[in-house]
Amino acid sequence: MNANLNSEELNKNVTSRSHKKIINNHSKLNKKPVKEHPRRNLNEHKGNIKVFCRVRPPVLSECEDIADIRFPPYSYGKKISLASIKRNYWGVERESFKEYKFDKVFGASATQEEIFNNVTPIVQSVVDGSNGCIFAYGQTCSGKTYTMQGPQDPTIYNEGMIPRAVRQIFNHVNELKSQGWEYEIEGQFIEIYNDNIRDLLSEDPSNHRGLKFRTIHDEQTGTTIVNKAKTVNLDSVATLNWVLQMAAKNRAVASTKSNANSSRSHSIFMVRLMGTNTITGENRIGTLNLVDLAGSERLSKSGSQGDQLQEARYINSSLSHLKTVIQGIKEKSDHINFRNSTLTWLLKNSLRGNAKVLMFVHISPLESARAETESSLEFARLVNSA
Ligand SMILES: Nc1ncnc2c1ncn2[C@@H]1O[C@H](COP(=O)(O)OP(=O)(O)OP(=O)(O)O)[C@@H](O)[C@H]1O
Repeated sequence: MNANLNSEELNKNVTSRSHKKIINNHSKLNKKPVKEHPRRNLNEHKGNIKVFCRVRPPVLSECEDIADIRFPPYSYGKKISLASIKRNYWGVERESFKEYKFDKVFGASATQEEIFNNVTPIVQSVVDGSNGCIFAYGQTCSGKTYTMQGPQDPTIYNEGMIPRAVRQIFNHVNELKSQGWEYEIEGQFIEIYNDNIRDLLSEDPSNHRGLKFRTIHDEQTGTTIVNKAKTVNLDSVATLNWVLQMAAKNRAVASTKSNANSSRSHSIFMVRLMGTNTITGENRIGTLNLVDLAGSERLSKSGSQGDQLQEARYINSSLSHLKTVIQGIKEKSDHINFRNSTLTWLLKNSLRGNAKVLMFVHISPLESARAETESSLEFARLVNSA
């Protein structure tokens, strides 16, 4: 990973034409004072990090063991309670509850549309010139990919947050045309596997050997680019569909005990928007990062060995760095070490300052997943309460 570069250095390092274009746009912008969007200042001192919890319904195969589908007994509004049976000193069993409070809790019946309706303000603010980051966190098989991308063969009803977010951006950008706004929208889709970046849009990922992907930050505009990773001009729904299919094909998966299609990498879809108002000359630059984190499996449960043990260690360490960084941001700490992991370094500009951050903690409905559920809720509680 390299340090921050100025625009001239950026140009030297940038290879693709669209990357050059974005950097040149930034250089032009740097000469003109960027007009702060009023919403930026308004939100500066409000809590910009929110945590939502989503409980997934049982899938068909899990319904065979109905006794296992016990959790969650109580989830409502902003609270979720984990019930457990405890034996007191005299051996008498009593039910006790552990309660967790988040900004919102979605039960198993929540639809994809309902979930998306709660993230539209972040998407909107990116079009208005802020950075935003939405994370899907949880143990393997808890529904992270379902939330972000939808099921394997999605319909218009159950498609995930990524296609919905990009379509909202398209619609909003279209509406703004009448006010003189012209936008360029581009995307990169990468994954972080064992702390290394891979390009999910590459036609031939086996060619990655020897390619050194680097994260390049432009501090003045708050933009981050992954050098050498393919950049797509997001100009139509057809391009978006191609991006999603390509990324799904390339994403590293390995089977674990918990989930035969478990993702062992963090995937990040970065959507960058550059808007110019042809009437007022105003500029807006914003990035939306949609992050599907790798499963937060405990090493003992996942039955990991060899390479998979190594993967699990990288996953746990990057998640732990993410938690530390978010805590630092919430506590307004003077020194936050974003460089400790590739994940936090890449997302630096979309986590701090007036960027809006939302974490969805995902919960399985299975009693047998209770320990993982508790550990996910504890992680989310720490992120929420920092
Ligand atoms: N809200 C939901 N409604 C219906 N089915 C769901 C929902 N959430 C998840 N599922 C289903 O549960 C299964 C596991 O979900 P998913 O693959 O999204 O988990 P994951 O957390 O991304 O797992 P991993 O980290 O191992 O990749 C899938 O079959 C998915 O279709």
